Amino acid sequence: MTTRTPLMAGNWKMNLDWKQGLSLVEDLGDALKAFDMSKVQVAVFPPAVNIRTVQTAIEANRYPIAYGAQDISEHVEFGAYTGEIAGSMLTALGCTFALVGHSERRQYHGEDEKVTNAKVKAALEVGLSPILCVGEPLEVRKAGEQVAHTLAQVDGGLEGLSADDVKNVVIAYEPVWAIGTGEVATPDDAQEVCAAIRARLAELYDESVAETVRVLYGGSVKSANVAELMEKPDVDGALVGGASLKADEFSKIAGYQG
Ligand SMILES: O=C[C@H](O)COP(=O)(O)O
Repeated sequence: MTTRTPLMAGNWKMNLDWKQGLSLVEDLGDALKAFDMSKVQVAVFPPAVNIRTVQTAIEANRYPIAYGAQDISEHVEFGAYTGEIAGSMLTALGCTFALVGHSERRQYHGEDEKVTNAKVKAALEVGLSPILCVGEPLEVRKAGEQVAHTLAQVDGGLEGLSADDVKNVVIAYEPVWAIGTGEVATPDDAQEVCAAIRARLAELYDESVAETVRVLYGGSVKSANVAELMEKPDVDGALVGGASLKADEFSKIAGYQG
């Protein structure tokens, strides 16, 4: 368990049209009423076209739910970048966060450290907290290289940032082999890499940065396994995919109190 405010983040990925998204956020807001939400931050990450609807529902009902985008353009200024969404468009919608470098972006869109670094900077420039996603594929895990692989992604994603900037970054450790597979990392696996990330932050910056930055675990998190993961000292929350699409299940994860 941690003294940092846990963050339970629900990444809807490319699921739910705006009407379905509206139902989910309303159901989630209602389900969260059963829990004490004063010690945890909950956030949802709808597809970009649903953000306005989610914003309206959250504001109208005063749900204790933050929200963000699943991606952000590396370009800060408006311009001829077809299909891109600028960070300032997201802050205009009340977003708090933007995911950066999710493994699905890395895999299907070829995002490398240069791109993730530019996106992290673009988010910070407009006051969004980037959630930098890192983690190893199965072959790297089998070779026992998960820490080195993940730290290289951390180094690349944070390159050129000041200590003050990094305090506004969240890092999500998501071993690729555990995403959407039902194969959750053991709490010790999660702790090993999350602790290594924190140690790297202390090396790159200082102890106060390392103690401030939240490090999440993601990969087949459910209400049945969140408690044992959250018991680990360097796990500050969860980035949840499939289980965030069910209000009842995600509310139990989000409302988890240790
Ligand atoms: O962004 C969330 C992660 O990719 C985890 O997805 P999952 O909970 O469906 O395994």
